[in-house]
Amino acid sequence: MKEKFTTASFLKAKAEGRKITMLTAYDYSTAKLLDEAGVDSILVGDSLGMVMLGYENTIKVTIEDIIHHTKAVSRGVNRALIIADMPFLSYHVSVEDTIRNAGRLIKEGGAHAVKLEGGENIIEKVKALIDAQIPVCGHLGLTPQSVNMLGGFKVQGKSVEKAKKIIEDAILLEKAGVFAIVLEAVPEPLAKIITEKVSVPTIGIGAGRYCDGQVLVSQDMLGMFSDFTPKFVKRFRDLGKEIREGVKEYIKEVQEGKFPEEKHTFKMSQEIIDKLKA
Ligand SMILES: Nc1nc(=O)c2c([nH]1)NC[C@@H]1CN(c3ccc(C(=O)N[C@@H](CCC(=O)O)C(=O)O)cc3)CN21
Ligand SMILES: CC(C)C(=O)C(=O)O
Ligand SMILES: [Mg+2]
Repeated sequence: MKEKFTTASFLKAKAEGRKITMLTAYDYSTAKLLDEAGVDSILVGDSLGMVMLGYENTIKVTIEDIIHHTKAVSRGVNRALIIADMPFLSYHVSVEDTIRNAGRLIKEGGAHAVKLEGGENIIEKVKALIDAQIPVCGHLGLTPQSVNMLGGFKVQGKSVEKAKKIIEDAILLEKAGVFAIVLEAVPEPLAKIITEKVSVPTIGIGAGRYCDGQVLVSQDMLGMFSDFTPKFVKRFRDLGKEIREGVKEYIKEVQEGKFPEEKHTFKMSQEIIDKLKA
């Protein structure tokens, strides 16, 4: 068995110039496949609101939703570090609330760490979590839980002021002691500056080539989700097509009486059959 990937492994990977790989999973079977394939970290993202539950955005996702899916994921994982997203309003009300909610993701869900969206605005909560011995991953740039303030899922940090703010937030998170920072949908040069400036690894999604690691939503990169496809997604497989074709074949074979075959059936002795018929 390969050694477990820990929060210390994140920092070590950056120091040694090895790229960190992260993907999302929301269920046992998928998490097991990703872990077996060797991904370093699995994110139980609040993107499950879109991908698993069919919502338009992540706003309605609850702490119960994330706990439910994190429990399933943690049963399937052996090596990867499991990060659970704290959903909207689970860390905005108070420090007490934040620690209790994060604690549930760790104790009930089985996550190793939590991820929160924001910088200066939530820094007090980030510090309190780390004081409570809960590892924290930051998330800057496009923070989807702010969709109603941002007015949509748009690239962030394009002006000098906005870019500076993101750099400052990254430094605040680093000082607070996060073990990694997700950078979502920011210009590649900004992500490069941040990656060179902070000692903690940056994990990019739509943040270009110079981040210390990359993350994508698994269903996006495997072609299983198509309600929207951000520019930063690369389709490594088209499993959506595979699934549709497989299901069509099943329908056809059942309708035509080709499935099931004898090898898919269970036998019974002739003596019992005769008694049943009598
Ligand atoms: N399936 C899925 N994949 C994701 O990457 C993802 C989620 N869900 N849910 C939560 C957030 C939302 N995300 C999104 C959603 C849409 C775009 C998008 O359409 N972006 C436009 C750019 C728009 C602009 O800047 O003007 C694009 O063309 O990429 C980006 C990120 C990323 N996250
Ligand atoms: C896209 C990643 C970074 C995320 O936060 C999620 O999947 O919810
Ligand atoms: Mg998220």
